[in-house]
Amino acid sequence: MKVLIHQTQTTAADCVAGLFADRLMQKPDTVLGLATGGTMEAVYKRLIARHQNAAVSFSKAQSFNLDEYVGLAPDHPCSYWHYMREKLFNHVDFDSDRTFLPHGDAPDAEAEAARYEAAIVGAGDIGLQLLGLGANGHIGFNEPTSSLVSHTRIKTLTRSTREANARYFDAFDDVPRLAITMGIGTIMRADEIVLLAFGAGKADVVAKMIEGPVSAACPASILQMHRKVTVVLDEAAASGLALRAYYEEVHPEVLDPAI
Ligand SMILES: N[C@@H]1[C@@H](O)[C@H](O)[C@@H](COP(=O)(O)O)O[C@@H]1O
Repeated sequence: MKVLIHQTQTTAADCVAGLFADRLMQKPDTVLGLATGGTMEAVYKRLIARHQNAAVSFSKAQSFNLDEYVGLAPDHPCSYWHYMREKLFNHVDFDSDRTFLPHGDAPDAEAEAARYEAAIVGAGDIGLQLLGLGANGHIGFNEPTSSLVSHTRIKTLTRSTREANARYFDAFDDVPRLAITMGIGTIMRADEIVLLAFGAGKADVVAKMIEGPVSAACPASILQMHRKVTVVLDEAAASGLALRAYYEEVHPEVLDPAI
């Protein structure tokens, strides 16, 4: 696991956008695994800027998002479909037939989860997977105690996750109780994974993920078992790491100043 500690959220998000741009340059038809959440907004802003500078194109790529709330149709303003259109898809050159999320309003959510898993397998699995980190250690919506080899399925959201995401809804009771999420096994099949976490609120869980035991109690800790993971942090998110002297400190002056 490569751990990069940036002085600021800006340079951390730039770094992640740069990893995506590099991958798309090398392999324009990469299958991207995409994530939602507040942290990712900074990455998508920078990818849009790079696209506007003709520094990255998504025209040959395809994407699969990690998750979607059960019960929310793609046009619901709190759906992850809506988030992705607003934050990324409407602003770059993805082929709209090649950007996928689970359908939260499918009549049979279990069948939809199985269909989504099969679609990911059919695409040859994820080439580069972007991940955020839940304050309870979840990746996607794989809440603590999730099977570490799970496939795409329905998960019940914990109260703490629903509280954390309530800011996007009118009221806490509007936050769905269930989600369709790629499984941990699905995520672990990705060729390469980049996880981004910001802020002191994530410091404890970042330390558990990187330095704690591999355990379903902190689903993100399974990333210790993946052969190619880069964890990108700002100073605050890195502040709980006991071994932080061993991790790479990244200074803005070494970043590409061109973009
Ligand atoms: N399902 C998403 C996760 O994929 C994301 O990692 C998490 C963190 O969100 P934030 O970046 O807002 O802290 O939010 C949601 O729960």
